[in-house]
Amino acid sequence: MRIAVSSDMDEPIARQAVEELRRRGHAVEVFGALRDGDRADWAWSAEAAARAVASGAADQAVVCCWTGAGASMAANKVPGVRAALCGDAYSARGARVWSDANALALSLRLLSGGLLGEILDAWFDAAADGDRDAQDRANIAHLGAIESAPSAPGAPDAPPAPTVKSAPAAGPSAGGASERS
Ligand SMILES: O=C(CO)[C@H](O)[C@H](O)COP(=O)(O)O
Repeated sequence: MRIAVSSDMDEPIARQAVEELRRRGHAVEVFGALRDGDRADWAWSAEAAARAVASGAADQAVVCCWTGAGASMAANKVPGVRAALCGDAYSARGARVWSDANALALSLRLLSGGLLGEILDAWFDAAADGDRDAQDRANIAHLGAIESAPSAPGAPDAPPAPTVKSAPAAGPSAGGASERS
């Protein structure tokens, strides 16, 4: 896969993310503090990586900043990009399966090498449409509707009677089967 990776800080863990992705066979293009001459700030660096996804130059992005919050916000401003800030493997898998995320936002502050590996395993091992149900698909489609009609909340694609889902069962099981009913 072609992965655009950005960071606003040239931190060892950000470099480790790049190396880990390459080790897994991905073609990585770096942005921000990871590339000479790029503007490093989180809004700019994450935007650059997200635009690579939106343009088709990259399949997915990994956007990093100290908290991961700013990078995820910037990436999500780019139409067509669905960035998810994930601090654990369970969230990473859910973001891919249930929300069809195409950008992984990471907190440089929270990441260790071990956690990074777990999150990347879950992200890339998750079947793209795993146990995604009709309501998930409606939600994902609605993200596109929000982008194209931001002033018309809920219309016209909202399902008529959304079902209230129960909360997922507690527990980690990042790479395992769905815990959601
Ligand atoms: O986590 C972040 C944004 O969500 C940034 O990495 C953090 O705020 C540091 O950025 P700056 O050096 O520009 O203040």
